[in-house]
Amino acid sequence: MDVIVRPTPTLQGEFGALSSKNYTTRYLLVAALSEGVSTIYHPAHSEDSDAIRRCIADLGAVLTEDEEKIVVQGFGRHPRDVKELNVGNAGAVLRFLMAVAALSPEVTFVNTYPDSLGKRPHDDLIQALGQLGVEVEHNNGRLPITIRGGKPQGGRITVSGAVSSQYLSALLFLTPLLEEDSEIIVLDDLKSKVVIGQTLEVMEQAGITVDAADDYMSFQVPGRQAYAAKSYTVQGDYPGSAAVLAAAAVTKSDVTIHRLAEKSKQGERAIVDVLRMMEVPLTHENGTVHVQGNGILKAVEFDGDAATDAVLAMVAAAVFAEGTSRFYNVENLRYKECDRITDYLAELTRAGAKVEERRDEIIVHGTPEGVEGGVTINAHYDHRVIMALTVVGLRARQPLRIKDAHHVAKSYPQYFDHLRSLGANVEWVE
Ligand SMILES: O=C(O)C1=C[C@@H](OP(=O)(O)O)[C@@H](O)[C@H](O)C1
Ligand SMILES: C=C(OP(=O)(O)O)C(=O)O
Repeated sequence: MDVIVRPTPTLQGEFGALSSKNYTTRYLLVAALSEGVSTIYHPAHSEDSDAIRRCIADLGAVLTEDEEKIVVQGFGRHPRDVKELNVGNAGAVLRFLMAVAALSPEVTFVNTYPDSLGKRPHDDLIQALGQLGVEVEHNNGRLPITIRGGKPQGGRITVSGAVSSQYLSALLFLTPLLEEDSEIIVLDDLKSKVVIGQTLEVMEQAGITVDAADDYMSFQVPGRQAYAAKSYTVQGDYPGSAAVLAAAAVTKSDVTIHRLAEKSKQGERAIVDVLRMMEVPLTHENGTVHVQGNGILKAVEFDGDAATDAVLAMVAAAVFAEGTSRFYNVENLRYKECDRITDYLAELTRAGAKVEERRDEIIVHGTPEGVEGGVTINAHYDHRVIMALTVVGLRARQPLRIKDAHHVAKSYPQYFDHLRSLGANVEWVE
């Protein structure tokens, strides 16, 4: 399915933010790793959350759901012996479950998105799992991947954080269940460092002890721990909401999104600060963001690694700013659902934006007068490209057609419904 985005000068309305993708993944995971019954209120409903639900059920968790919650009977440190798992296009789910699979005799992760997740690297995690005594068969660091585990050992584990924080999160989730204590040392850099704060927060809520260095470059994890069964409530999602807030910022708007906690550990809450730096009129109080856009934005410079999954939305806003914006320290955007620098900038250019790429930077020469539009956009299987190009389309002179926009459902299936409820001129077409 494609979407046609037509010029939309004004947006108005309010709704509650979708539920956080990252917290939904983590709560479902720690619930599965517990031996008791946990309850997760307001989980996200999306392709990625379906993927983890399906896989933990395959591994032996029992899930029951109603409108507001999921109840999970976990499998603890004894996942069921399953031959194959299909994580769809969900990177975090794959990496976390590769670690869980170390507790199983043999699991193969299949490759159902050869042009998206199938291209993403997992070498650093594969290397670290090898140090635990786990045998991993792989296709040059990519899917399909077979993990032969059984009895992984703890001890000293090194892992590179230069490509993704998800490898480290995966090891953090696994190591408390091992017989021995572990010491995890992060080599090179640690990208998306703030996301590790979400991992540690959820582990602590599940009763797990981890001694983390302040810079998150080393961890002491006592072994023989058990995840407690608990009740969890999923907070609102900043990365998805960032696109709606960017849409409000580039139009004349009166848009309110509830359920966005000021004190969240989601780095993407920086969308609020970045829009403020761009001089967009907004307030953020009591978990509610209220944007009263006037269509005027100023350029910014921003370290994108602090808000990885909101950078594309920030860039879309910067397309209409006065002056040149620079988003730096963003190289790991290249290892996502697509290459979010080269592929994204190619689509922005096609839409008429003036952008430049560096190895680890995105430069945007703002065009407050708008962009031409009138072209068909390739979504590159990437929900965040789809959301961001929609923002650009609202202020293009001619409509944008976004091909295969249904991939938005990876994280935010109701994105176009939410935008339409604000008055956006967006339409699904075959
Ligand atoms: O741990 C997680 O849930 C995630 C970590 C981040 O990935 P990287 O660490 O690869 O940047 C983020 O982009 C992704 O959407 C979710
Ligand atoms: C990169 C993302 O997800 P994942 O790595 O979990 O596929 C994302 O949600 O933007």
